[in-house]
Amino acid sequence: MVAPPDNDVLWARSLNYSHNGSPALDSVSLGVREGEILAVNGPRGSGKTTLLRCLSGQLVPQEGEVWFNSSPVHTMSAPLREQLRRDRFSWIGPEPSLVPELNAWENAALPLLMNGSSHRAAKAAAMEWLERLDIGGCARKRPYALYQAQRQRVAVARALVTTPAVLFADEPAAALHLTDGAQVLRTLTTAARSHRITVVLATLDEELTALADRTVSLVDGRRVSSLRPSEAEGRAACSLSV
Ligand SMILES: Nc1ncnc2c1ncn2[C@@H]1O[C@H](COP(=O)(O)OP(=O)(O)OP(=O)(O)O)[C@@H](O)[C@H]1O
Repeated sequence: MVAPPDNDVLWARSLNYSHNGSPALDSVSLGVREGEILAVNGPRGSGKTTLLRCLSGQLVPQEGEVWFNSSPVHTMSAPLREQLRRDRFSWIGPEPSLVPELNAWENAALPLLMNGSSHRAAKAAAMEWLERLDIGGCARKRPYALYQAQRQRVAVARALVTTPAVLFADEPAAALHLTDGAQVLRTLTTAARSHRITVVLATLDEELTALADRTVSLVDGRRVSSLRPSEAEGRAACSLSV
């Protein structure tokens, strides 16, 4: 095994992954620099989610290496990968998936409460993020009483509250109206930049890739230098359907 370059917080080499024999990643290599916002784009089914799940230690690639700083994630035991995900990484998916019995601030504070932070400190941190995301006024509301865009902001607050080293955002605006989605993404990227949080953002939307420092494109599980017009058209059609 060869250790990754020093300036990459996350580094992957020749990743191959198949879901039950169906190939999703084919020899994908990439590096993510500390504090960078990296967009991963590509048409539907191109392997974006699978790549983020391999990089974040949720999936172990069948071939290839994933390194976080100087730690090889691909050879870690399942409990160590779980600890890494809990302590250093955060994840935002297309749907907010909040705990229905908890209100907005309790949902946002959850990772801190589970890590043993005091109730007072966890609440203060959660409230600060909810305010920054313009939903401080909803802090006592439960998820059912919030709009989808507000729920997704709570999920963003929950992902930022631990100030992770790397935030993985898998199409976080997919379930939102275009304006809401762009606003949530802008707030997320601004917050990440101010706290030097590295972001790996999977998105179908070209406008959202403009918020990133750099873009990596996938087609059929392989890295390509850029998307051809037909692939970009496919992506635009997909954007309209969400
Ligand atoms: N759990 C699974 N079981 C079987 N095949 C899967 C599974 N997850 C993904 N795939 C397949 O792997 C390929 C890559 O899927 P992936 O979800 O990583 O792509 P994606 O670019 O994130 O797509 P989307 O934009 O639709 O989310 C696709 O062909 C998909 O059908």
